[in-house]
Amino acid sequence: MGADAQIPTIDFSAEAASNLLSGSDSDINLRRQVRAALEGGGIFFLRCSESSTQSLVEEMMIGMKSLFDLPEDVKRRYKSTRPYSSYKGRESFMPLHESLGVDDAYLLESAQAFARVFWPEGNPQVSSAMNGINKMLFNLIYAILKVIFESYETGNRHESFAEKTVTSFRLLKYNLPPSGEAVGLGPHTDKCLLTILCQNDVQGLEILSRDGIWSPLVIPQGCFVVLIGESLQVWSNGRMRAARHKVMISGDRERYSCGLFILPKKDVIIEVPDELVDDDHPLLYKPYSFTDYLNYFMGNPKDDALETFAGV
Ligand SMILES: O=C(O)CCC(=O)C(=O)O
Ligand SMILES: [Fe+2]
Repeated sequence: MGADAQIPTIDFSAEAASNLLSGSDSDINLRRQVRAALEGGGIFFLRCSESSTQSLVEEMMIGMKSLFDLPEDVKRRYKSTRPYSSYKGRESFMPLHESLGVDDAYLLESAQAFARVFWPEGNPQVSSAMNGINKMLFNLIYAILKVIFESYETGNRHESFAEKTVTSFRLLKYNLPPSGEAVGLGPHTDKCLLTILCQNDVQGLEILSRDGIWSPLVIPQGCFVVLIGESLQVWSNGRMRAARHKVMISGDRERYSCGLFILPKKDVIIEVPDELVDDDHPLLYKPYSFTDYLNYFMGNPKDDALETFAGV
């Protein structure tokens, strides 16, 4: 295990996000910072110090505890047609990990329908915590997506691209290992375009540097973690790189985390725009359907799946 990773921190706010989404252009300095971070390690901390933002995270952590405290058979009722989203818990290959995912929970009806699976009469506390945090994360992450497109001067593509996406909100709990340190979630790169994560104050996320060293992250209070996924790695013709990460668990307190993933809609074609191919950046990836790649990956869950499937 290496030293703590040095991750750039970028200041942002819910207000800045909503200004960007209602049409203002991003500041050149913000564009540079986001792009440098994502072309560097593929990750940054997004610092949002507004108290309203932090309250939404705290409410969600309380909601997650009440959900994951439910009996196993109740949690197993939750099934989703989206890959990796049905309830998973205490699988033999990942015994500490529990997770599930829900689509478009920034819509109140989706959050309420989700809560009714576990509490048939509804659970307004959980559904409103989930809806509140989803609206906030949705604004932050789509604003960052806009900044990315603007930083490559492909800003006008942002709107048409954003329409081709859905959001999946994942809720995760890591139970305690019997002793010492153990893997909570194995090494992987996210397949999506972009991920934003938050957690309770139990650390555990680790990142693999380009020179092959795993380092634990110390996520500062009031910060979200933003990670680039493989779909934007491809779109950027390899300029941005999806960072491999994992979760290690130790100590005596359980870790809860949740995150919003921007995913291409079913059958959307991921391809490198012409303006991102030049003599210095020859085309690295063939166009492909996101659904086909996910199906391929589920049958071949290897580290080099993206290169094998889509590499030129
Ligand atoms: O729990 C975390 O902080 C990381 C979760 C994660 O990497 C994932 O769900 O893809
Ligand atoms: Fe991940």
